[in-house]
Amino acid sequence: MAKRGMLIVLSGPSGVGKGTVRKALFETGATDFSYSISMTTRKPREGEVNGVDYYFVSKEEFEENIRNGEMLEYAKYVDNYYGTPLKYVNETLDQGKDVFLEIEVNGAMQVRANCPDAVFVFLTPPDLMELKHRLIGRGTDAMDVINKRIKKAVGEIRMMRNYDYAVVNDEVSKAVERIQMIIRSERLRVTRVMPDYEQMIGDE
Ligand SMILES: Nc1nc2c(ncn2[C@@H]2O[C@H](COP(=O)(O)OP(=O)(O)O)[C@@H](O)[C@H]2O)c(=O)[nH]1
Ligand SMILES: Nc1ncnc2c1ncn2[C@@H]1O[C@H](COP(=O)(O)OP(=O)(O)O)[C@@H](O)[C@H]1O
Repeated sequence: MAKRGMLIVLSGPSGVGKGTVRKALFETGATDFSYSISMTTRKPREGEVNGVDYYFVSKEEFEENIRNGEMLEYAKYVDNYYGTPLKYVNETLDQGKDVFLEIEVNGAMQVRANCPDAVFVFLTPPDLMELKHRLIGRGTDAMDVINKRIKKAVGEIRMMRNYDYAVVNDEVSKAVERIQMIIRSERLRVTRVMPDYEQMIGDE
């Protein structure tokens, strides 16, 4: 059986640049992570595509998925549900491929409880003013939504202590390099490579 893949979880406040950094990371071609597309009840923003950015569903559909045990984790964030479909993650990890989740902090803590050997990375802004500038600059949210997201950001940054790594997103290319460094070093963990050696040396 193939060795199970590695699960990487990236969180960080809204507007810090998670999507930007994740896309840049995937574009380097140096990683062969599979991105788990989340499900949400949020309405698509301009340019967002169903099945690419998110699976956009109704509240009823989302709640049915929860009831049927089909979510690895889920959370309510600024009036909408967001969650990770379990099947894709399990099947991909079982094939020995690594999976990348980009999710908020409450969901990440559910993953931490269920998948203890996942790697948890928190993307931080250089400061809160810069975070607000990025949310305004992105131009996708109304000012009241931006203010709700900033308010939430403070509590989210406090949750950083529950993560394995903190990466500052000052410059996108630097943040990408830092994440690549984390991934390279995580691949060398003894607990990850031990199954290979167990095959080599056999059971005692
Ligand atoms: N728990 C959880 N959070 C998610 C998931 N997908 C996205 N999120 C988070 O939900 C929050 C809001 O996402 P979104 O509305 O796309 O805003 P954005 O992050 O500002 O682009 C962000 O912190 C996302 O990382 C998911 O599957 N589960
Ligand atoms: N390192 C950075 N420096 C300046 N602007 C950035 C940086 N990273 C992201 N941005 C910009 O900040 C805004 C929010 O980024 P986005 O990736 O949508 O954040 P998130 O997915 O965390 O909500 C976007 O307009 C993006 O272009």
